[in-house]
Amino acid sequence: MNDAADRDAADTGPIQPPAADAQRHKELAEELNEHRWRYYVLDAPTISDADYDLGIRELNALEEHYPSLRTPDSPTQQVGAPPSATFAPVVHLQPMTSLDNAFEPAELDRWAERVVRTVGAQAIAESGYLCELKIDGLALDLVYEDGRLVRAATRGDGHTGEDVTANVRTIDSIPTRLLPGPDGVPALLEVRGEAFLSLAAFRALNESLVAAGKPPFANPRNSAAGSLRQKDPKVTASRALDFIAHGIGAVEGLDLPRLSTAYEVLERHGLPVSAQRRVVPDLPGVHDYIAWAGEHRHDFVHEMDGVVVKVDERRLQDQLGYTSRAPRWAIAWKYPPEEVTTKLLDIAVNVGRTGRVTPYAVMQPVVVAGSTVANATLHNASEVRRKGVLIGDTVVLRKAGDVIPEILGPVTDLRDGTERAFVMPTECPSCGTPLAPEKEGDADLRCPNQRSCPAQLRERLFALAGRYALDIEVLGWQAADALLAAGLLVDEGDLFSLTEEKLLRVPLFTTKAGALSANGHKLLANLAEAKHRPFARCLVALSIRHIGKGVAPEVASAFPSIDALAAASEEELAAVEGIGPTIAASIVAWFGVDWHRTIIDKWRAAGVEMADEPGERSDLEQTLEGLSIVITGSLPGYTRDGAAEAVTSRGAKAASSVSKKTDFVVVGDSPGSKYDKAVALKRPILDAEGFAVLIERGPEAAAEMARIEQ
Ligand SMILES: NC(=O)c1ccc[n+]([C@@H]2O[C@H](COP(=O)([O-])OP(=O)(O)OC[C@H]3O[C@@H](n4cnc5c(N)ncnc54)[C@H](O)[C@@H]3O)[C@@H](O)[C@H]2O)c1
Ligand SMILES: [Zn+2]
Repeated sequence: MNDAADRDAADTGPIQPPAADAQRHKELAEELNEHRWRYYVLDAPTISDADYDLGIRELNALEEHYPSLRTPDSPTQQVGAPPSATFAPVVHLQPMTSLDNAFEPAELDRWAERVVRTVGAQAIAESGYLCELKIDGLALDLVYEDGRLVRAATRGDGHTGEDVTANVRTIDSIPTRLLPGPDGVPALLEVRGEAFLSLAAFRALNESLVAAGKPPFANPRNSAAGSLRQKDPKVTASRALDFIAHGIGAVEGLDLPRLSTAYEVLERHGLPVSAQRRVVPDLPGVHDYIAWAGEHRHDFVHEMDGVVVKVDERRLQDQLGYTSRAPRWAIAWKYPPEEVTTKLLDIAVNVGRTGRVTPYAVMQPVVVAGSTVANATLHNASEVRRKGVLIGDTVVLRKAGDVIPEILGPVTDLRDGTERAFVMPTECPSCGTPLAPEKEGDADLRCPNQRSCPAQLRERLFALAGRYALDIEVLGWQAADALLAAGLLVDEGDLFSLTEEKLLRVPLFTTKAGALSANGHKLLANLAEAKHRPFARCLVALSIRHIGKGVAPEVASAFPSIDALAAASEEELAAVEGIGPTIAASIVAWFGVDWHRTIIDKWRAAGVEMADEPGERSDLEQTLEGLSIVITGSLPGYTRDGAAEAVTSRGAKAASSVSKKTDFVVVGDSPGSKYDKAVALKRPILDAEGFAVLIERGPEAAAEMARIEQ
């Protein structure tokens, strides 16, 4: 159908949609109605809100094009669903509506333009916009007569809700009697708000449901709805439901000119309101609030899926009025979805560097919070059981911003009986060795073949080649796999005895003509260089538990060679500042393993230095010799390691904790608890500028810039 035909038709009466569009509309409407019923009545949706919203958008687009499709029973025109027969019906004193949504800044701006057009710029400037968090729970209507809670109802279809008074009486934060204000209590007060479960309470509830053999809820919203809409109020009472008021309906005996001040009145009467509400003067203020709330999206006790923007003055609200399903004086800004559903194709296991075997989900790739996700860790076998997921399930996947993706639980209503439970393997998938917990009672299983298990060795090789260890550029995952597949390494001890002849047995390192490839040459060159790295880096390369790039320089400065370190007793090690008993024990245990010592022997034979020669450590003048310096926070122009290296290369020790012996505490941006300790112990503190002086002109000049905080 072309546009010209469209316009012609518009002149002659309502456009009749082509059969294909009408059919699509009908099917989509039926499908969405089914989802509404699952969501609002059963509290058990089978698609994500994001997918539902997409469907509604498509339906809306069709109806905009062909208004004759927009009948009152279309899902786009409905609020919620009729009350379920489990509860007595309650007709609301005033209708409870839904909210229109904005997913793009332009949609929000269009809404505001319309508001201004209707009531005038001056009126809006005087009113301002009330911004609130959009709490992801379910709407509740509370009616107080002469200060007593006489009825509580769900939204239902907006006109008739479900009587849940007995259940609501079990929610601690909802007063059954209002606190009297200076004028006593109002004759009538209808309060709207959101009942919700915190994310923590949601997880705890799901765990207990799974433990009791019952299906878990898909998300906190459904768990709140499911907990409230119970036949037996005792069940509701056992759930940690909370409530925040976000609106008012019928009122007698109170003058409430603004919604923002109405909240203050509610608060004085003992009703919980949100501390995050804010009145902003104009639209830029609204955008600022949205940005702020987006940044703090995960810092609130409840889930929130957006921001609700309301015209604050109630007089203007009345002037703007309502559509069939939502107020014109409010709009909901929705953030991109962080929860989606996808198929759990398999649960595989991964063997880590220390042999820990972790199950992880293999999923149908899906976009969530801006990135495509196909895998998510499941931690261990008991975690898989706790989540109640089966292979083949449709699962709810959550990825909150930068946070690691997590499976929340299964959509049990979509099971068809072909799903199967995950069985933790009893043998290492990489080397076939029987798995065992390290200690009795550990939830994790490990592969005990630490030395030669290809999975573990591959992880160690990768770590060893890292930037903070031996820095062997060519040795990535692919190269490590190729070397292991060729059987060239029993363990990392064999790394430095790789020769051209040996590498010619690895397809990855040979050319078609059978010569050593450029990469092969580079690997040999990298290895030759790596033999002369500072001892601290060798230490990181050995994969000794607890010895990472942070503590290795301290260990190396106290014991500057592998022989000195091997000879040190646990007591001697523990006595060194910054090492402590755990690290000391870990070092001694490492040297106690035969094949670890063999690594050292093999490396030594191949010419790996594993020692810092005194004086040879640095060409720089040792201006900071003997000082102990703690660096906390980030310093402009330096990486964390770079700052430490700037002091160690000049002879100082970069200590990890502040003590009375600390000479300087260098404090950069966002310092940690070390700063507090420096203050408590009255140690000299240097800022970034002072640090520059310390490096360039030495400790005496820096001392003049240091401050000691009282
Ligand atoms: N997954 C599914 O199958 C399915 C089916 C139907 C609906 N849904 C989802 O339900 C939502 C639509 O439901 P809706 O009609 O309840 O609309 P809505 O959730 O988008 O907005 C209206 C509701 O927001 C709540 N709210 C929270 N904080 C508020 C505040 N500060 N001020 C005012 N109101 C606040 C109110 O309870 C109000 O009823 C959509 O997100 C949709 O995806 C999902
Ligand atoms: Zn193994």
